[in-house]
Order: sequence, then C-alpha cells, then structure tokens
Amino acid sequence: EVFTALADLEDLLNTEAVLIHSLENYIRAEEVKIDLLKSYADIYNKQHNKATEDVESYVANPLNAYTLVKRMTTDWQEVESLILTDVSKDYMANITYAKENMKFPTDEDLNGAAAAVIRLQDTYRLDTASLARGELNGVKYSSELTAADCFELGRQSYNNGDFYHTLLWMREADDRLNREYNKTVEKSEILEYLAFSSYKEGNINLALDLTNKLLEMVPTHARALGNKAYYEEEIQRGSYKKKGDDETDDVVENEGVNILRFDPDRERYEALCRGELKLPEDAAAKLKCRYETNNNPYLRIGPFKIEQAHANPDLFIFHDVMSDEEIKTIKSLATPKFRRATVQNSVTGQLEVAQYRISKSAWLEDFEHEHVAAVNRRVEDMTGLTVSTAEQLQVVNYGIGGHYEPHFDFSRKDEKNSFKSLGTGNRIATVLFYMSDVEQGGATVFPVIGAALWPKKGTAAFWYNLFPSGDGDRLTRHAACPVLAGSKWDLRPLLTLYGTLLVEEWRSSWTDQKNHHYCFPVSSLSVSLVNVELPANQ
Ligand SMILES: O=C(O)CCC(=O)C(=O)O
Ligand SMILES: [Fe+2]
Repeated sequence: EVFTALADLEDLLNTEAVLIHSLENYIRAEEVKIDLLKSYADIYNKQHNKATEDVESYVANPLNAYTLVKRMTTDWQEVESLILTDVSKDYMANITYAKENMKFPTDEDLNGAAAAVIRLQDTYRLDTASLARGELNGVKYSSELTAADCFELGRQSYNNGDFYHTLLWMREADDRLNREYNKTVEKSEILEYLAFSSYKEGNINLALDLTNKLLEMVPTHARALGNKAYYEEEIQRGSYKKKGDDETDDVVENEGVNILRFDPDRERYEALCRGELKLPEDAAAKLKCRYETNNNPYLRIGPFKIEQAHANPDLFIFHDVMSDEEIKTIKSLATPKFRRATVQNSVTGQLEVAQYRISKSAWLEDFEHEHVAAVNRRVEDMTGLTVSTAEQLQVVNYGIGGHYEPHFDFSRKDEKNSFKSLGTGNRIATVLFYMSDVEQGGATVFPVIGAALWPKKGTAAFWYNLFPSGDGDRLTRHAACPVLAGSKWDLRPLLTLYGTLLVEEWRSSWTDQKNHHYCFPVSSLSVSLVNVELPANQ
C-alpha cells in the first residue's frame, strides 16, 4: 500500500501525470475523429442542398446519379466505420501499462488515507468544516474538499462501522452540496447515509425524518420504504432504546472488541500531541544542558550540544548531529527499500503490520555509504555504547496521519522471541535522529511522564530504556504522534550492547540551562561550563 509514506505519494504523482497525459491524448484522438465526421457531414450537406435546389435536373445528370449512389454506399460505409473506430484502445493500453508498471493506489489505500484523516481529526480536535476548507489548525494548506470528497470520507467511516464520523462527514457533504454549482454527489445518497447513521447513533426520530425527506425526492426508493416502516413500528412500540441508556460504564462492545470510550492514558497522549501539556515550570527550570566530547579527540563536528529535556527518567536532545548531506544520502538510499513497518506480536512472536504503527521503513548497513558508517560511529561517540550488536540503521518515513501508538522499546520478559533473531540482548537505549522538520504534529511523546519532544532536522533524541539492573523502565513508554502536516523522517539505531553509562558522568558537570531556547545560542563561541551538584539518579 502507498498511503503509509509520503515518499510513495510522490510516486503516485508520477503515475497521475501519465494518466493525465493519456487522457489528453485520448481527447485529442476523439476530437480528430469528430472533426473528420463533421467535415463529411459538411460535404454531404452541401451536395444534398445543391441537389434539392432542382431535383429533376440533378438526377438527370449521370455523374450526379453516380456520385449520389456512391455517397450512399462506399462513402457512407466509411463514415460508419469511422464512427465505429475505437480510439480508446491506445488510451486503455496506456492505462493498463501504468497500472501494471507504476505505483497505483488500491481501495485499501483509499481506506487507509481516509482513516488517517479521521485519526488526525480526532487527535488534533479539528472541526469538520475547517478540514473541508483545507485548513489544518487554522493554516490553509490545500484546496477545499468537494461534497463528493466529504461524502467519500463519510462512506469510508460507515464501512468501518464508525457512525459518529459518518454523521459528521455526511452533514458536511450536505452543506457543501447546497452551495455547489456543479453538483458532485446525489443528495438522496447523502440522506440515506445520514438517516441510517442517525438511527445507529440513537436518534430514531431524526432517522425517520431524514428517510421521509429522502422519499419525497425518490418515492420508490425500496430500502428507504423498508426502513421507514421499521422506524415507525419501533417508535410506536416505544421499544427503541436510546444508545447509552443501559450502559453503566464507559466500555462499549464493538464487534466483540471492548473499546474504552474514555481512556485517561489516551487523553494524555493526545493532549501531549497537541502540545497542551507542558512540564511544570519548576521541573523545566531544573533542566540542564552541556557541551560534551565524551573524551573523544576526533569529534569532527565539534563537541556535542546536549540538552536535557526531562529528568528522571532522563531524556536528551543532541543538537546538530546530522548534516544535510548525510540526511540526503540516507533518505535516497532508503526510499527504494521502503516496506510497511511491522511490529512483533507479543503472543506469537511473529512480525505483522498493525494499524497502531503506520509508517514505512528500510534498513541500511555501513558498507552502503560512508555517510551510513559515519552516523553509526557518531552514535557510539554520542552514547558511549557500541553499535556492533545494534540492529542496522532503520530509516522511517511517516505519511499522512502516520503514527506509532504508545509502546516500550525494550521487550518484556513474557514476550516471545524478543530479539531472538538478532542474537542480542534487550534494547539498552534508544537514539532517534530526526531527519526532517515537521510542519505540524509528529511529536515524540511520553504519556506517563508528560514529556513531548518536537522533531527538528539534524537533532537526535536519546534515552535509556533499561535500568543498570537490566530491568525495563516503564516510565519510558512513548509514542510517535500522527503527522498532521509535512513529512517525518526518523533514523534509529537500536542499541542493545552494554557500554559505559555516560549519563552519570555528564551529570557531574552540567551547565545551568536557564532557558531552553537560549541553551545553545547559534552565535555563541565561548560558553562557560558551570558545575552543578545534582542528586544521584534514583
Ligand atoms: O518517531 C518517533 O517519534 C518515535 C518512534 C518510535 O518510538 C520508535 O520508532 O520506536
Ligand atoms: Fe519507540
């Protein structure tokens, strides 16, 4: 499928260019055909008119008699065969070629792309009308949606059994349709979806009203007639129970799956994604930053600029640790290798695709380019951990609404096959390079501790997943928020080997970080390192 990564959507534009070109060629071929037919008609008309001016003398002329007969036999056959000539063949051949040899979206892609819009709408609390105007959080990015575009979002929600969003999008489709000069969808179709979803959402009277409205437009509509009778009967019997009447808690049964209506963990996660939860001021004021060489004299990029984004557990941001050239190389090496990212099923141990992780990823090895090797070396310099047993470098690209729901990067003891294929131990630490700025959304958030890291091109996030004892730190639970606008590129080596825990050393010589933003002023040449005593970790 193609909706999972923006890199693939760029390929779709190439396919679309071929489609448009073929369509234009086809239209031209049809026009040539019509022009030819018009010129035949013209000639026939002229000769016919001439003949009717004086019928008798016209037919008395043997040449005229001959041409009249010829016109209506061989000439006319030519016209007929021209009419029957199928100029669509070339067009269809081009389309078939494009479908077989170029990236082409499927129905599954449409469903995925629609689900992504709905996910963004929920996570970022976007109102339907603004979204339909092409606005994301007040910023206008794209052209407006037509009534038919909104209708399709409603239809996709309906197919997913999501009647709440069906109603939102069908109402929007109806609003837009009323204002549309060239109508893009039938009102009766909208009414049918609105009626049935209203019933499903517990409003049977509205469902009946809407069905009656539909029947005014299409009196013979068979399904509507059936539904009307059913709704009327239910209302009369008074047996219809409003949704929610008999629900005592927040759990609803949906196709056998318990869905938590109100999930505090989820609320926190989404609030962090929206940037609504900030670290308490006193906690933020205690955060530090520092220049660090980790005693490595060969650091060609100069000392690392390390910013502490959270304490206990420590989260760090390394500034300017990847150059634009390296990023360019790594993106172009990864793009042809992209596959939908998989997750390990904790019960079966199998790798599988899942809705909760939507992105494309590819793996790179040192020999593929010096820039890959350079980044791997830099990870060792940054962390003091060795990457020799790290998995390869993983490049990840998140597309429309691409996200990774809250998870741990370490594996729990009860999980099957964890890291078996790697022949290594558990993941000590996570390093996550951001290879792009993200216009909106796409933060890395830690719902348990209430921290959010915002992607910035060339920076890297770093934290330990394990305590020195080897036990996992459950406070490191984190997620990649859905990308709202832009494209998000990550690069992550997964560190699995033991190394010196540098953080303790860093802690002994922190620089006071009075204000996050001015921690590393762009033009500062000399920075005094102030040693501050810090309480020991845990
Ligand atoms: O991309 C992010 O912000 C987080 C990604 C992540 O958690 C992971 O890849 O394990
Ligand atoms: Fe992760």
